Amino acid sequence: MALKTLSAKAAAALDKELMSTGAFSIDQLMELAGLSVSQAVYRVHPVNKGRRVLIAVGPGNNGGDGLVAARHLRHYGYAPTIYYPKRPKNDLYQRLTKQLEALDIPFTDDFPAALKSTDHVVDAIFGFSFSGEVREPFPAVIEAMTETTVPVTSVDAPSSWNIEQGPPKSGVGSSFNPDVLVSLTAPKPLIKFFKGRHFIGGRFVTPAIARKYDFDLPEYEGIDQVVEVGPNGQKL
Ligand SMILES: NC(=O)C1=CN([C@@H]2O[C@H](COP(=O)(O)OP(=O)(O)OC[C@H]3O[C@@H](n4cnc5c(N)ncnc54)[C@H](O)[C@@H]3O)[C@@H](O)[C@H]2O)[C@@H](O)CC1
Ligand SMILES: [K+]
Repeated sequence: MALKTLSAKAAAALDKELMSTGAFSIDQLMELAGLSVSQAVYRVHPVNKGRRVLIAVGPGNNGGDGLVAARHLRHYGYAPTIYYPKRPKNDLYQRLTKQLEALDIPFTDDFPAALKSTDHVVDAIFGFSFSGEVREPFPAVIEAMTETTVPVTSVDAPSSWNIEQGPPKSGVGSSFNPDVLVSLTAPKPLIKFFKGRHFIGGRFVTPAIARKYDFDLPEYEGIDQVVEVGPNGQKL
């Protein structure tokens, strides 16, 4: 049985609700989302398979998840490098960036060059608020992630894919198929087009909220922050 999906609009409403009636702060949600991503990376690419992880960070909260994941991965023994070309002035992102600098995590301006010497990539460029065609400077980054043989883990959505319609019909992103996807809270409709290993993360949703938004809570085991499901969200 496939897990129910959450449209972009519903995902944004749920996010808002967690922070209003749910009484969560964005920092808390992002910390748990990024922790989930770090655990998925650890599952598919344990540190003994190669320590180098290149993290592509976008301008919104999807990027924030990537910054949090980088910090956790560093503490697990990985050697992350961050590509973060569009940095909003927002205090939260500045603090997350400072936390990485305090761990001596390097930042790079040249994504294609950094891709040549990494063992794994995390795509934290765009999530459920992405729409339209990919704007600069990200087209070259999406192209590089499309062409590389290095495994790519996408956070919440393969960046450049429409949340409902999946990959664009042509141009940038049309052939992008990441190896791993970590859907946060619930899969989005785009998973119909996804073929790799699929995890659900974001272990902060209450049963009442899941009922309201009409999706099933994944069955997390023990202390895990992710559950692996089928590519289209079916239970394994
Ligand atoms: N409740 C949840 O599910 C949670 C979600 N979080 C994350 O937050 C994400 C959503 O974050 P946001 O709403 O900040 O948005 P996103 O991070 O999805 O992207 C928005 C940013 O991308 C830019 N953008 C949009 N379309 C573009 C285009 N065509 N070309 C270039 N730039 C473009 C926007 O200007 C904006 O800066 C989720 O996907 C998830 O990763 C977590 O951080 C916290 C909890
Ligand atoms: K992404």
